[in-house]
Amino acid sequence: MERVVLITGANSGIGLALCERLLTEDSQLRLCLACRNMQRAEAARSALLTSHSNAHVDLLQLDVGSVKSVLSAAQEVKARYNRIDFLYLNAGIMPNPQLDLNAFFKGLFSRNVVRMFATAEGILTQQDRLNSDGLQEVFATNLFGHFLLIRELEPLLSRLVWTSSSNARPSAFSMEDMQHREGRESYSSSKYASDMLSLALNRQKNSQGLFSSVICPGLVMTNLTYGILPSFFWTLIMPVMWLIRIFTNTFTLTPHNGAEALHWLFLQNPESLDPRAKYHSLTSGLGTNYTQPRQMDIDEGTSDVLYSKLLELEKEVRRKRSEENAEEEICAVK
Ligand SMILES: NC(=O)C1=CN([C@@H]2O[C@H](COP(=O)(O)OP(=O)(O)OC[C@H]3O[C@@H](n4cnc5c(N)ncnc54)[C@H](OP(=O)(O)O)[C@@H]3O)[C@@H](O)[C@H]2O)C=CC1
Ligand SMILES: CC(C)CCC[C@@H](C)[C@H]1CC[C@H]2C3=CC[C@H]4[C@H](C)C(=O)CC[C@]4(C)[C@H]3CC[C@]12C
Repeated sequence: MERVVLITGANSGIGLALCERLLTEDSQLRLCLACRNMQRAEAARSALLTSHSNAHVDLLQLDVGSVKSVLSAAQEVKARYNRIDFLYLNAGIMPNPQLDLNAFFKGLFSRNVVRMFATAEGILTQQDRLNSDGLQEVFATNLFGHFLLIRELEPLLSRLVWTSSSNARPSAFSMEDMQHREGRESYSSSKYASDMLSLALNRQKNSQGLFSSVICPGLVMTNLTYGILPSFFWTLIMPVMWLIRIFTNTFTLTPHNGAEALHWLFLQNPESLDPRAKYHSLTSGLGTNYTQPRQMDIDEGTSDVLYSKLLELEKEVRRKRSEENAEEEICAVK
């Protein structure tokens, strides 16, 4: 039977590499690339068809950071497919990243150096902003848009896989400020929230046959990471990055390597997976890829609270959306 796999943020980086890997694994697959920019989506589709000429690759317009776009994309998915075997929640942003060089050089000579390179803890901040729905952009894109998509497609779904990060930290997240309006670590906060949401979804939905997992791709050179430093700087330090890679298995570096855990999960029986584990893509010094589960620092009660708060916010945005629809209809009649 043809399996249907929908991937958000599939037009570049880890998402695109995952598409390549899944088509190599199963040429009968129906892939749906959910992307906000259709030109980039078309380019990705052409690249996939160059290496897999008989592949079934569909495109779906989806801006996961916009409530209106998520709701209309979900309608389109329901019209097109009877079921989605895997939904990869991969799209993500890290806007206006700032590297604290002072903290970085201090970290270089501390006991935490390996941890710093694996998680960027204490050296990376972002500047977030409000989007047109009145939500914080990073929260809306990395977490809430995906949550709304899951809620819309729930009857069609059986497996969810989140591209989280080892940058996810409990101390960056606050339940009183789940959108991270106050702080400067919106990326870390949104990724920790996705870890919690995955656990909560497992607690609420496993009995109905829906399973959720989270992965960390390691440090991968993609548009997201290239945005952190000026491009000449990356060119300069690239040899150093490849050297560090020999000693640090989290430096997966290529999107193909980074997609290892996403691909591995595709091959696993969901009942055999640990809902409290984050599955890490790792690459050995000799270049061998493997997946390793690591326990997440997460409390079940807190993740249930987050789930309830997201349901409340969902109600609110749906109410706002229907008011806007009504206004648009009135304007159209006039
Ligand atoms: N690179 C790394 O080292 C790490 C990455 N990650 C995570 O991996 C995931 C993939 O990122 P990566 O491949 O690195 O980076 P890329 O920037 O290459 O990929 C991000 C993808 O998400 C898409 N996207 C962003 N915003 C939206 C939106 N509003 N609606 C729909 N699609 C959107 C982008 O589309 P567009 O081309 O239109 O911008 C792009 O296809 C992210 O969730 C990231 O947080 C986690 C840990 C480490
Ligand atoms: C000044 C240079 C000599 C070296 C600068 C290196 C930094 C730019 C990078 C060091 C650690 C990197 C990161 C670690 C974790 C990633 C995380 C898992 C993620 O989700 C996104 C990217 C990372 C934050 C990444 C970003 C670059 C570093 C900070």
